[in-house]
Amino acid sequence: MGDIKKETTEMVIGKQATETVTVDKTANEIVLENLTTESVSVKETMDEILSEKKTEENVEEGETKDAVTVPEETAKDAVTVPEETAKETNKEKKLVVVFVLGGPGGGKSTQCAKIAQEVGYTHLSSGDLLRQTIKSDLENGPMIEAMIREGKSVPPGITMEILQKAMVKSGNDKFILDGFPRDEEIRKAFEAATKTEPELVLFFDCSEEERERRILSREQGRVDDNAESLRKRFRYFQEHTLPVVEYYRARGLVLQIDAGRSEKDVFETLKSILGPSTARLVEEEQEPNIAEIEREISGLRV
Ligand SMILES: Nc1ncnc2c1ncn2[C@@H]1O[C@H](COP(=O)(O)OP(=O)(O)OP(=O)(O)O)[C@@H](O)[C@H]1O
Ligand SMILES: O=c1ccn([C@@H]2O[C@H](COP(=O)(O)O)[C@@H](O)[C@H]2O)c(=O)[nH]1
Repeated sequence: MGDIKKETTEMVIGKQATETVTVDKTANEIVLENLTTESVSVKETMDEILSEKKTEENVEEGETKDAVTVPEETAKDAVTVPEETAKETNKEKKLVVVFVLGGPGGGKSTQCAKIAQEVGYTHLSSGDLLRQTIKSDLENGPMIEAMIREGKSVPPGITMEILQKAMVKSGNDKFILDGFPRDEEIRKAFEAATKTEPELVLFFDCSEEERERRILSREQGRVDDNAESLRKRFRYFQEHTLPVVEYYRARGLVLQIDAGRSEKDVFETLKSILGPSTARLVEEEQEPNIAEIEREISGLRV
């Protein structure tokens, strides 16, 4: 993507037009500003990780060191990659991410799991990955559990490593990242490590009362689904996650979803946003046209 395309439109998704959200879309190859990884130990780039995956795959497929040894005289030819193939390889590696943010209990995971399947993205929830890590990582598990119970953020270095490993393991290059990035520190760490800005940021807008009702009737045995943890999580969302939404809103990347509606209605809206037309635009490496998306979903407004 070369030139930055800019398009502004007023839109509200799935809600009567009492509020408007200004969508100001820019190309995703934006110079990243003020990035710092000083406090975070993460892999340098996603490419570095993807090439690690390639090595792992070769080993998994049973290739031995001998099997890949190339005689010295043919080695030069063997590693020559035709220009077109090189371009294809780079293209394959293009990472596409959609962030899904919103207050606890707004229905992000419910929707992300369904829509990801529909559009061929891999759905990863950093919260779910951390909960799985509690069981598998004897060293960090107790600390992660304590942070979750308190509604605090697990150190970004740990979360980034877990997330990046899951991304590589998926073998996909298109991701819906649910509940991520939950604060400015990890947003900067992610962008620095992957050199990627999200294609879109979906913001699930739902009242606190409705979210509390949903969480207190969610029966998944989570250590943080209780009144005391809830207060802390709601406050963390207000103080640390909303600034991330505002950061991306200022960059024209946020689409706001009325998540207070039924599961079915929210899903219909998501299909309109991430369905075939958006997938086509991503395939063609074009900017998603926010005006076009708005036209497609206009019939869905309540
Ligand atoms: N549109 C909806 N209407 C009513 N209940 C819903 C809706 N969407 C999800 N739920 C229910 O609300 C609860 C919370 O949903 P979900 O876990 O998807 O939220 P979340 O935003 O991922 O929460 P968290 O950020 O706490 O992980 C679940 O029990 C889910 O079944
Ligand atoms: O990137 C992340 C995501 C989550 N956490 C911690 O996990 C809980 C639960 O997260 P959900 O997104 O609601 O599943 C969250 O309150 C944090 O304590 C995190 O640290 N970093």
